[in-house]
Amino acid sequence: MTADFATRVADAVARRGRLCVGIDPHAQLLASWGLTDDAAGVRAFTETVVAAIGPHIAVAKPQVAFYERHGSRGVAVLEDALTSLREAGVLVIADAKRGDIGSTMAAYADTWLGDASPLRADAVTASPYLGVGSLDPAVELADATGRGVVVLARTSNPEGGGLQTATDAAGRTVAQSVVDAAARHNADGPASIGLVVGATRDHGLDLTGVGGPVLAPGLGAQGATPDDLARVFRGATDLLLPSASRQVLAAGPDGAAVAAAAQRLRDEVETALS
Ligand SMILES: O=C(O)c1cc(=O)[nH]c(=O)n1[C@@H]1O[C@H](COP(=O)(O)O)[C@@H](O)[C@H]1O
Repeated sequence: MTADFATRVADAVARRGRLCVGIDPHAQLLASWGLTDDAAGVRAFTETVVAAIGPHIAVAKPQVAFYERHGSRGVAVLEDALTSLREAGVLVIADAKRGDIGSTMAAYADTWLGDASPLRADAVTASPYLGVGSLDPAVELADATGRGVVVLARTSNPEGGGLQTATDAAGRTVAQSVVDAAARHNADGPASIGLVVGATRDHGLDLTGVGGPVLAPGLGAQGATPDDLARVFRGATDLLLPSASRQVLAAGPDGAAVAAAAQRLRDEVETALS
């Protein structure tokens, strides 16, 4: 039987540490690497990053938007990167932030989590704001394939607060209700739901029973430091995946420098959480 997503993340993290490196080929980064802002530039950038992190890092998170903005040739770069990362033993969270009514969600799920899809990853990020239940088709496919759905709970951006910290009659925040739904699912079946909780602030969530990975973006460019993690996540750090994109990527264009930056940050995270 296939191991569930939480088990696969735990194995990868035990071997390579908790850091997740985001692969975000921003126009500004391409320029600073001396690359063109087109599919060829994105390909050179991506191939350098994949080769640099492939032997050292447990989890990578390509940001799908930066590939889609170059059309089919950009998506082809992403497809090739997914294959290379898989071959290198890196778990991949496709950062696509999908979310739609159930029947459409099933098609998104096939794309990112289906065994036969050229764009299959190990997990996809998803927005629960059409209702956590609208994500069921993706969760069911993840359950069946050992893959994951990483659901936005409390995001790192300043605009998320109004919606995510709104409370119900019992005083529970929207973000906590997403956490609780994930915890219920992971306790009952394969632990295939992860959460996104930004590392940039005190989130005020009870994450103790989640039973799945917690992706924590915001390290580096958005201001969070490795030392912030222990305080912000108060002990819920076993399956924490602190994530940084620009802080690592800015070390390029030299692949060895990207590899060194990723390993340095990975080790700083492990030291801070040990
Ligand atoms: O799902 C995400 O990864 C995500 C959630 C969130 O709350 N905040 C957030 O910044 N992200 C993503 O994490 C990456 C942040 O990159 P850096 O700020 O450069 O490390 C981007 O790809 C964002 O889309």
